[in-house]
Amino acid sequence: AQPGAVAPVKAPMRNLTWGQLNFIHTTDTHGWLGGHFQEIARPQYSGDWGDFISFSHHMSAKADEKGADLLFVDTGDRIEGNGLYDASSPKGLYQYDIYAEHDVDIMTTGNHELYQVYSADLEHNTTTRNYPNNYIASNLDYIDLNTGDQTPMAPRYRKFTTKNQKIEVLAMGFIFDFTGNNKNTAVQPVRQTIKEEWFQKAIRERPDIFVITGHVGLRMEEFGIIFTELRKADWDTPVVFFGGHAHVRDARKYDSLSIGMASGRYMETIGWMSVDGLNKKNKDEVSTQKSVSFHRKYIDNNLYGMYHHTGLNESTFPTAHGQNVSSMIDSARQALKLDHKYGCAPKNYWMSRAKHGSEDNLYTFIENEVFPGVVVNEERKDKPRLTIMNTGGIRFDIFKGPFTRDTTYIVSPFVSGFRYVPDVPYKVASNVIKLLNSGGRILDMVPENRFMAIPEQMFLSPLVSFTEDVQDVNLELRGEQKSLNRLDDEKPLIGGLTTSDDIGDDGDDTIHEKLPFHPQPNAFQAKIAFPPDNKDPETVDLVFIDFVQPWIIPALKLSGGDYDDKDVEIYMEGTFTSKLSQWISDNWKGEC
Ligand SMILES: Nc1ccn([C@@H]2O[C@H](COP(=O)(O)O)[C@@H](O)[C@H]2O)c(=O)n1
Repeated sequence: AQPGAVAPVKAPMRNLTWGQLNFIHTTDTHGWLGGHFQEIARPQYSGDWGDFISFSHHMSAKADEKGADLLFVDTGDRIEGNGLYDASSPKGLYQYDIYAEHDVDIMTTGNHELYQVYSADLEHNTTTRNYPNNYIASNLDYIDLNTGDQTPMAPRYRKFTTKNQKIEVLAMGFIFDFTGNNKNTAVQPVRQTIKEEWFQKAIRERPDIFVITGHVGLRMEEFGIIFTELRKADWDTPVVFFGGHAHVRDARKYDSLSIGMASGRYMETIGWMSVDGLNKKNKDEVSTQKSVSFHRKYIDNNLYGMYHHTGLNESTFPTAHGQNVSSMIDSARQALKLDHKYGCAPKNYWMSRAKHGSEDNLYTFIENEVFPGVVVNEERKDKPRLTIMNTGGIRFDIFKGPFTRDTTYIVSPFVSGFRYVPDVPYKVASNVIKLLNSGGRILDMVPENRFMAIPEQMFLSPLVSFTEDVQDVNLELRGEQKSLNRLDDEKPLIGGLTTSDDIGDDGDDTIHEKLPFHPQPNAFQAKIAFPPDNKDPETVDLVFIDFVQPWIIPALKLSGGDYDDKDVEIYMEGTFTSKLSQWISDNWKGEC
């Protein structure tokens, strides 16, 4: 763990089940290779990439001892979301080398690798080269902007035989039907990919197991489309899907021989999947087992759990390699001055643990405090303005205490700036936020409204429930209090991730107290420089974060405003990220 990391708390644990073929899955790590080592309220996610490397080493040795196999899978979004990636110039200066210390057997791309030309180039020049036999790009091409050449980012699929059990694996790696990628990549919609000759050939290869990985939420349609097509060609080969993107722990049953799992976000979760009863086809050592069983677990990323699952302890667990990687992270953090303090947060501000509109809600805080302080164009400062941002642009809670350079990128990693449409009739402008927050989509050619929201809410499992509308007093104490359904002499549970998936409620390796989860709107809005008499202004400047422009123009049109992209101008220089750290420096000057 990183120096000064919060110690994980002893907690009731569930054990892992091993099978012939086992997997460790990471996804949506978003640069959190240092782990959540400063998060006092949730100490159960404080392991770092070095601990994970030690853990991986011991689990591989265990697999060898058992004569079983263990494969490592990563399903993308390795970048954007933490100072370790975002604070360097250029971005990712330290990230790629630290990440590459881990051996991955099957790797795919996420949407975050593709938003910028620069990061897609790095994926092509660096990550695919770090993992030449493991990176798979079933529906993604790279475009060389100098020559115009379009080639697969990596092989479309990969077939290999495992070390111990000699199981033949056919692996693919997808990204969801993403349209926000930059000009140096091309994403092929999954419905087209399944018609490709290579795909039709691959699904007829009769391996012992298909491993379909992808930066795809399990409740999105892409895996379902792939599965249906695969089953048309092969009705009985087991299939395991590994997904991501939605930032949740989840598992889905496709049929009795198939399962999918997703393993959360931000290095909070290490996914575990074991498969047993595999029938090795056309080989001498034919297994006679007839039914396949799957076991999934969501491992909290901390040393207490890693010791538990490996049977090791503080002195026997760390490997020299793991310790070296922890030092690489520490050195990078020092070089990037990630602990540099901009100010002291006077209290906690929550994305989903508090209702929108309440004083503990982070979006409400930005609306009421930050936007009025930073959204100013000197030449138009007296003009009333509405300022709109999408909730998905804010990535993490703010905790009471130091607000550092790292916190800035953790809360707001993106390089989005402010644009505006000047002098919009108030009647038209004030309708926009209502349309952005309505269900469905504004227009057919515009992405669905929910793509503005936080990933955790974009494709909800029917099993997820929101917190009932009760008074949220002492939110920060929740999880430190005793759960009502536990016996009096038992220790209180610590607050953390609790999962209900298609398999049941026993997926989390650590038993936690459930934390509140309130639905948030797709976008939020601040009214700035409005007339003091509460009268509606005639016209306003409609200011918005550039990410939401594809929704703003159609919403204006639908509200009766005849605007198009040519009417949009830069409102002011600077990104929301830079404005946020400036506001914190100016306003949170206390000691902590
Ligand atoms: N420049 C950006 C990029 C993304 N977002 C938000 O993030 C969502 C995607 O998050 P994942 O980590 O699941 O890929 C996206 O839908 C937006 O809400 C953003 O605001 N600005």
